[in-house]
Amino acid sequence: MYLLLDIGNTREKAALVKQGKVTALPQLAPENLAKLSLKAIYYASVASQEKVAVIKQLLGLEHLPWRQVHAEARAYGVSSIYQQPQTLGVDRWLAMLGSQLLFPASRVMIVDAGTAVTIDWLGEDGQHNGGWIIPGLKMQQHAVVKNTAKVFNSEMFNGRLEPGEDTVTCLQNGCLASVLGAIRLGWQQNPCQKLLLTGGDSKFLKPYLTDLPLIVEPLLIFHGLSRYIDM
Ligand SMILES: Nc1ncnc2c1ncn2[C@@H]1O[C@H](COP(=O)(O)OP(=O)(O)O)[C@@H](O)[C@H]1O
Ligand SMILES: CC(C)(COP(=O)(O)O)[C@@H](O)C(=O)NCCC(=O)O
Ligand SMILES: [K+]
Repeated sequence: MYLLLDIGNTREKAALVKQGKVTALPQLAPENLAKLSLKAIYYASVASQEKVAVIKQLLGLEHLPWRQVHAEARAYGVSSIYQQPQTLGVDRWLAMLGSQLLFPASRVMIVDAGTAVTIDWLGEDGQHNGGWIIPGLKMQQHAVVKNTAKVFNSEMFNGRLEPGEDTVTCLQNGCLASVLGAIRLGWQQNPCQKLLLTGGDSKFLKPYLTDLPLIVEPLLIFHGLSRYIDM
């Protein structure tokens, strides 16, 4: 069995791979991991090296091989459009590999709604056709609160698309509209066979995208990461 880690800017996500099958591991606790017969850890990180070092130490798995995966120019049927492929976020790279694995020969628009929202287009030939990086739902709200005197927010996110009638609903609804607006503009400019949605904020976006050929795939990055097993 293998442990997969996706270390993002907000939090780290984990999955297990057993006989080629990828399953989510919601609780990333040392006491749970100790019971598993792990062969190696495959990980991808867009966070700082310090954060990675802390995680490595916390998990108590230092006796096992740790294999870090990086974005590449070309692998597993996907070709990066970046002139400097290693500067593409590895989470974006792996989401494209995951898409290529799950939906081969499909033109897809991939939305990863995390700390930042990323949108990437992948051609049916596996060519990355570029993308967008947008401040995420939480980051947008934080940015407004931080840079103004009178805008405040509540802990609970309850964004909807109707016009707000108080500060919190104006802020939350506006930020939701901004992310959904970008997704819809992206789709309008470059419609695809499928819209793949992943990332921690997927649940807030999903209800507003049901008219599109939407597939929510929480494990998309892990499917991409799983391709590197035994690399
Ligand atoms: N348990 C959680 N902890 C933190 N954020 C969460 C959690 N569950 C959902 N979220 C939401 O997910 C977003 C982060 O998405 P995620 O895909 O984990 O980001 P990243 O890959 O950048 O770390 C946050 O903005 C938050 O709204
Ligand atoms: C854009 C990102 C910050 C998204 O990361 P996340 O919000 O999922 O933590 C990450 O993919 C990244 O650091 N990318 C490097 C720059 C690039 O992709 O061009
Ligand atoms: K991510």
